[in-house]
Amino acid sequence: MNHFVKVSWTRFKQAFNRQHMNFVLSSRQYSKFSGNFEPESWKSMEGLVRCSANYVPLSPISLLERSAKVYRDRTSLVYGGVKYSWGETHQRCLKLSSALTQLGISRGDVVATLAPNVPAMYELHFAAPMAGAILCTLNARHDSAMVSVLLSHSEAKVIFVDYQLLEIARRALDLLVESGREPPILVLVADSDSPSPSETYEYEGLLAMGTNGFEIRRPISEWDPISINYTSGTTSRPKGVVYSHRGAYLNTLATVLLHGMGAMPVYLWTVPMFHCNGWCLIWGMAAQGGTSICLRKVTPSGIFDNIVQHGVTHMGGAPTVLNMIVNSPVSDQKPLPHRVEVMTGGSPPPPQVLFKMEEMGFGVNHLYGLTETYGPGTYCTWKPEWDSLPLNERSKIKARQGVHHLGLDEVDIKNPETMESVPPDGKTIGEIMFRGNTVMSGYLKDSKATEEAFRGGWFHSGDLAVKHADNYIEIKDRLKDIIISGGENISTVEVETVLYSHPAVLEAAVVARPDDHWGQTPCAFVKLKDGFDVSHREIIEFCREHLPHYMAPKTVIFQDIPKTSTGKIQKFILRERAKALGSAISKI
Ligand SMILES: Nc1ncnc2c1ncn2[C@@H]1O[C@H](COP(=O)(O)OP(=O)(O)OP(=O)(O)O)[C@@H](O)[C@H]1O
Repeated sequence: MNHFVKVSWTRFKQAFNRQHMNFVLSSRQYSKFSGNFEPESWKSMEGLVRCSANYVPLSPISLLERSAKVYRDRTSLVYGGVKYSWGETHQRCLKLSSALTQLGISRGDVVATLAPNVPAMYELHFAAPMAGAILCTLNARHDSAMVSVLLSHSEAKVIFVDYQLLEIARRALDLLVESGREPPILVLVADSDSPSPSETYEYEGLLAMGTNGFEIRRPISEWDPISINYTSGTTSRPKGVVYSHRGAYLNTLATVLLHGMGAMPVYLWTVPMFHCNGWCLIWGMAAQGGTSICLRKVTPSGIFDNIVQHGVTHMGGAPTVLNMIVNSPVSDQKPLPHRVEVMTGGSPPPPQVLFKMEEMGFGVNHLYGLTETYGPGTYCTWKPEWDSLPLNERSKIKARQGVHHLGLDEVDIKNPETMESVPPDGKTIGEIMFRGNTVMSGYLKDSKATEEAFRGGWFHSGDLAVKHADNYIEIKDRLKDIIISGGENISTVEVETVLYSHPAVLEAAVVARPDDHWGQTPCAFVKLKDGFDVSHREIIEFCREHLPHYMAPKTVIFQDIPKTSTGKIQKFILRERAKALGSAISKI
């Protein structure tokens, strides 16, 4: 049984204030210290000099420049009939950068996008920073109202819009004008099947305006911002997370390593590029001279076809993408030509889904992170001694969130009130906290939220987990999702894992339902697989066989489960639905 850290919000707040004071104090001490640190240490070692020969601000831009030389004639990107080499990609990005400056983009300006995984998205990840700009990739599933809010918040000067999202963008710009704000310049990203462009600016036309030999505006400091990524908005309003050139460079290298990518991988883009800059792998493909296979839409048949056609070696995706693959009709599936490495993360992967993917011949690896950690932060590093375990045991181990990657200094599970580490007993629950060079610079225009996130000198994730004896962490819940029933804490992830092991269950999500007697009880939302018919009672009985009674759902609702475009279940919607049921029927 779990021993949760008791988090009372009043005590939590008091602890926060104390830690905040410590934070302010320690940051003052630090700046005093760091102000003196460099000259003193340098003075004592004669002959050292920091100059362009030995110090260059870290930036993903250098990865493209290297690929253009090392892999010049190798394929960088394929999208339907479109194919570029690394030499061409480099030239196109340079021209696009030049064109951006002709549009009036200056250093520090924000360039936004609203597009799926098409070549323009790839190129803008280099072209915008090369023009000294900050890239802001908006979620392609946002509606006009949200797009206009985020454009206004980020103060974007230009927005690149895919032709299929043009109406949403136009309406968003109208909303900006109606609220008295200056709208950004709209650049249309057309496609082979789009109607003739009616906008003033169109992507290929703009790119053609660029001049060869454009001089890149390199970051002055590696701390300069490279991108703004808005969070998924799973628990609250999206927050604008700022990445630096340095953090992006380091996370790119760490992510390439944890994907086990050698030179020239072939990567299928099933992770949205707008999410944490494609988990930093857009830059990662340049690091390794890889080939990006771009897909406008992710479908099981599209995945299998592209794997076979292009010899895909790696891909990634939220557990929902994996679930879609394992439950796809046999007619959509194709035998894999070789083991395809899949990196999954974004929400807890049910062990059963990992199990089935491996049975199909995929090599699945598991990462965990947040927008605030540039996407991947931890990784379930696999150990050879686990190879001989039965597949279901292996899947359970693989479902753990693992250990921090080498871009970070530390990940720990701490009691947020005392900031003490929880014991590595696999039972005591605390909050996951990070520190290191691949933690965000801060939330744009929200210093209060930034300070709160960094209180005590650690980044607070809002996720609850345990630490095992081998230091591997395992998520139990989000702070906002945990259910407290009769004083006992219930991990919704544990209940969902049991639900996913039922043969009829396609998707499951558990939230709290108000209960007169227990305070809260688990309410399960379940989507059944086609052709299955089971009753509420059967699902509840199944859970009772595999869990302590108090953890088994008291309510089961069969219906579709709402998700964000990054594949996360929108529990706040389900919580509202559970609340709307009232507590009367909960005593089954
Ligand atoms: N491998 C994983 N296992 C379990 N949960 C995961 C995993 N990877 C990511 N997550 C969940 O996703 C969260 C990070 O999501 P993201 O940064 O995309 O935005 P969000 O937190 O969903 O949005 P918002 O902060 O706006 O509510 C983590 O805090 C965690 O709860």
